[in-house]
Parts: sequence; structure tokens; C-alpha cells
Amino acid sequence: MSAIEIRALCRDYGVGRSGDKRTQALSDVDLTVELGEVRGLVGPNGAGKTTLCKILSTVLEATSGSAKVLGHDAATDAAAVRRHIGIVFGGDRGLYGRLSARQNLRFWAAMYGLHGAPLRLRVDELLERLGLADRAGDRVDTFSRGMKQRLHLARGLVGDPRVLLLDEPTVGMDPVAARDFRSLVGEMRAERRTVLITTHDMAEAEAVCDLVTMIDRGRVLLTDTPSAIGEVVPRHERVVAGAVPAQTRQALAALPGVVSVEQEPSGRLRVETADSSVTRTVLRLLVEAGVADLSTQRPNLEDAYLHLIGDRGMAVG
Ligand SMILES: Nc1ncnc2c1ncn2[C@@H]1O[C@H](COP(=O)(O)OP(=O)(O)OP(=O)(O)O)[C@@H](O)[C@H]1O
Repeated sequence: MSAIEIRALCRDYGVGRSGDKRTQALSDVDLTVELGEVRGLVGPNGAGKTTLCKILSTVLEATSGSAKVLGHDAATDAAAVRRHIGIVFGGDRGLYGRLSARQNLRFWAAMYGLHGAPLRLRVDELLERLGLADRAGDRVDTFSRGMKQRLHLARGLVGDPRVLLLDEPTVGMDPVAARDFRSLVGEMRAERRTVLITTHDMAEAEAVCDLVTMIDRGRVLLTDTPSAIGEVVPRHERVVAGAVPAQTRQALAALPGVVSVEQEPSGRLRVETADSSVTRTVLRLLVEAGVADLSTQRPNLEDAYLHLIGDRGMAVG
């Protein structure tokens, strides 16, 4: 049995009163996520990621097709699906700002049917585990975004779910908070929980996901490991160099086998080459010109995203 099994899933949003066109948010989506896997779902704004998460979490019905969690159908067996999933959204949605972290968690634990000593124990364990114990009694509206996200994750874990849906979990977090959050996702994997994480952030998908599914305009484009997806872009190698003299830059641009020479926002020069022998020539030229700030790169997931989807809805960094 797979953790998530989606077959021929379609979802249309209705016609407005003015009779304007229906939006097909999901078209014939097939997706299988195995137990214990961390799967990324990446795509631009409006790709259908949230719609898919909503169907899996039983708050939205599909127009046709099926979505199953641990073998339970989200449409016909919603109560069983809800018992097995935890849902974590980005931002402030779903937190009670005027209550403390502990009060929030106790409320949700009660919603999951816990009470008395087991409820208190579970809440205190989660506060401890997510590094919120020191601030457990403080109002949530005094929390930083990273702390709110950890509280969201605690909320998602309160029912001890086998499957976690994380919808843009690190949106708006600073890099340190985002890194901490990603290491928590690593812990979820170590506990053999299945995680489906939607993100715009390619670095995040690359850092935490076993497999990534790219989706655009409601259709699945491809599913593969982050590094294999990096391979779908033309296999140019890349040299990035800082403080390159203008003369050397011109010489590089004129070299046969150099595909492009561009300045990055950081001011460094990015040289794409057709193959590794050209890369060696580029490196030699740069070293001879006294350039010390040098690195070589292979295409990554972000390049693949831009190649396949373009820069619609892309959030970089
Ligand atoms: N309630 C709704 N009524 C009508 N159309 C909707 C509704 N919700 C979503 N849509 C449309 O369905 C499509 C998919 O939206 P969805 O929110 O699932 O995308 P997304 O990939 O989550 O985007 P984002 O990254 O912006 O959150 C979009 O064209 C959107 O405008």
C-alpha cells in the first residue's frame, strides 16, 4: 500500500454568474507517494498545488478521479483519512493569536479526542520537541514567523499522523528558521512519516525531498529525484567567477563552445559551456588572468524549473 495514491484526479471550479469559463485546476493527475517518502510538489502560482492538498485533506471534493491516503478514499472515507493526516499551512492561518502556544495545542489535541493526562503529556512533548517550551505560556501573536511555523508543525503532529501535508511551510521565514524547519522535516522522515510538501522554493525542494513532482496548469509534468530533474536542462556546464577583467570577459565570449556569458545579480560572471573540455579552457583563461574567485556548477533543480516552466510565479531564495 502506498501512503498517497491519486488517480485521474480532476477538479474544476464552477462557472461564475456572469457565465465566465470554468477553471480546470487539476486535469487527470496521477501521483503515488510511498510510505516514508518526502515528496515535493513544485509549480508556479495557480498550478493546482493547494487544490490537490485540499482534496487530500478532505476539505474539497474532486470533480472526478480518486485520492487515497493509506488506502482510504478521501471522498468516501473522509473520517479515516483525517485520522491519518496532519496538515501544516504557511503563514498565520489557523493559529489563535490571543491564546498561548500551549492553549492552542491543547485545543487541537482535544479536537483529536485526547483529554486528561495523555493530552497534557502530548502537548508538553510537542512543545519541547519543537523548541517552544520556553515560550509555551506566551501569546502566539508575540511569536516570530519561525516560531509560528513550528507551532503549526506541532499542530500537524498532535494527532500523531502517518502522513503530513505541508503547504508552503517556510514561506516568509528567515534562512535560519527555514533551515531549522527543514531539519525537522528530516526528523519526520527518520520517523517513517510520509511528507508531501508544496513549495515554490527550489533550494528547499532540493534540500529535503526524495522525489519532486513538477506541476503546471493542473497537470503533472514529471516526477524524479531533484538531481535527475536537474539533468533535463541542456547539459551545459557552468563556471562562476568574481572580479573578471573586462578584457578576459571579451575573450571568454569569443571562445568556441562558450554558450553564454552573463553577469549574475551578485556581480559575478556566469559562463555556460558546451562541454567539459571547454570548461577547462575557460578555467585556464580565468586563472591566467589572475581570477581567484572561481567555482563550477552543474544544472540544479532551479534551472530545471526555469527551463520547464519559465519564471511564472517563481520565488527565488
Ligand atoms: N475557490 C476557487 N474558485 C475558483 N477558482 C479557483 C478557486 N481556488 C483556486 N482556483 C483556481 O484554480 C487554479 C489552481 O489554484 P491553486 O490555489 O490550487 O494553485 P496553487 O498551485 O496552490 O497556487 P499558489 O502557489 O498561488 O498557492 C488557479 O487557476 C486558481 O485561480
